[in-house]
Amino acid sequence: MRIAVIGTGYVGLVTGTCFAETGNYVTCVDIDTQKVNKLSAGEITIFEPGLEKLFERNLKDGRLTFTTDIEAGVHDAEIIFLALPTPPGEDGSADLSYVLGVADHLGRIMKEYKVIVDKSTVPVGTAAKVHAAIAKNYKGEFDVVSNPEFLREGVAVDDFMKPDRVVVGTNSERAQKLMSDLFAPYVRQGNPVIFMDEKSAELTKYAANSFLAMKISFMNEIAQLCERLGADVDMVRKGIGTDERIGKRFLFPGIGYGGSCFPKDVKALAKSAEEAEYEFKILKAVMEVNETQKLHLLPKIKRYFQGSLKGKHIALWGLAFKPNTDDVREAPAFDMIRALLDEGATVSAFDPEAIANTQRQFGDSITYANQYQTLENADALVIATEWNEFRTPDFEKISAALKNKVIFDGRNLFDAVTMREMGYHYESVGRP
Ligand SMILES: NC(=O)c1ccc[n+]([C@@H]2O[C@H](COP(=O)([O-])OP(=O)(O)OC[C@H]3O[C@@H](n4cnc5c(N)ncnc54)[C@H](O)[C@@H]3O)[C@@H](O)[C@H]2O)c1
Ligand SMILES: O=c1ccn([C@@H]2O[C@H](COP(=O)(O)OP(=O)(O)O[C@H]3O[C@H](CO)[C@@H](O)[C@H](O)[C@H]3O)[C@@H](O)[C@H]2O)c(=O)[nH]1
Repeated sequence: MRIAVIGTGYVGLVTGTCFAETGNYVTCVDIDTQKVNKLSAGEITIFEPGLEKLFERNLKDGRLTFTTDIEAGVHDAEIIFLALPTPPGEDGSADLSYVLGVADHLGRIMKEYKVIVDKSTVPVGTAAKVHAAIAKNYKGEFDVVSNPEFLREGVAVDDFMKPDRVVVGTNSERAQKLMSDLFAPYVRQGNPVIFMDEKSAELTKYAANSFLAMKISFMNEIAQLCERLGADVDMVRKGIGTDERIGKRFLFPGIGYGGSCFPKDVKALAKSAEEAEYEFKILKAVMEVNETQKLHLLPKIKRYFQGSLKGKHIALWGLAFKPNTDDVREAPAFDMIRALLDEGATVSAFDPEAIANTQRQFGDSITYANQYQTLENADALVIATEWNEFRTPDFEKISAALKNKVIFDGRNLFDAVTMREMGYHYESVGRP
């Protein structure tokens, strides 16, 4: 099939590359000339495990091309995916200007039947708005389909190639047939394509992200309670996770959820509910708990340093909002950095992939070094992201570099008893 993907960010590049991998001819369109030039020259623009190999192969084989020219990009495409940003507007609702702007443009250039697919995360009713924006100028036949994306950064290729499910919202038989054919290779791997109406598909995406965010906030509250009652959240997590109705995944407490999706999508769903005159009480609590949790370690650090961090040097491991990505959007580590600087501390930071993106935001207000150099003469180490290389570090190097053997662990990487035996002052989340 011939496919166009408009918006070549995390979702667009993964989507385009993975569709090319199953034999389709894909043109990715973006307004960012620099990005398109790099991609056309074979230089990948995001860090995503496993993507580069597929990207290079499909680029070389001519199934994957990049352009800034939307008209050239879509003219022979049967299906056009919109993988455009939907950032939060000032009131928390999803900003649809990118999606509707492109839809308007498509209406001016379309000449034959096409399926336009909303892959961006968009509120209920957006498919109808996209339809209207196109129909303003294009009077021929076309369909707008909702196909929300559930991939996670860091495992995006696997999630895309072997999805738990594919959700497709459409009432058009013609569009359903095309989408069915497109996703056939994935269905053959045993994963269902669930067809439904557009509105339900749009809401499914927000419900999924909000439910997962709720699981995390719930566990973060259980962790708070554990600290007060002397219980161990790891035990409680295992104790409840083995119940299949609850499930083992997404029960890890820490310093809150971040990323480009959960924070904005929970906010947008709460706003949608408000607009529908329904007060979604749980979502408000999910957001409130997350805000508090992001700074959960701060009082512990201050208490250890007798109330003041003035002049203290804090080393920070982990800047990306989660491991295996260079994405720092809404990273809890950033809230931690801001709080530490506000308290008068200096910060030196390390992340395996996200230093360049952090520098763009914090510049010289913090310093950057490699994993162990960053600890030199630091008063304490704070861990904000659970990268694998932090899981079994060289503790001798850590203790040699740090001024004091003090670790505040926002991701519960180490065993508290072992740490105490090694002579560390070690504090984590929800554990004695
Ligand atoms: N990042 C994720 O893990 C993820 C997963 C599922 C769904 N989503 C959703 O997918 C959508 C895209 O997210 P993302 O993380 O890929 O965003 P992104 O910011 O990484 O990428 C968006 C791309 O669109 C381009 N763009 C902006 N305006 C354009 C225009 N007029 N024409 C062509 N290109 C244009 C930008 O230059 C950028 O390259 C959002 O709605 C997001 O909520 C994201
Ligand atoms: O038990 C857990 C699991 C995750 N997190 C945090 O939650 C955030 C999000 O993690 P994750 O969901 O793995 O990453 P994303 O790439 O943001 O993926 C989410 O957001 C995407 C964009 O909508 C969806 O497509 C995915 O299905 C959804 O998992 C990160 O800050 C994690 O540290 C926890 O604190 N505890």
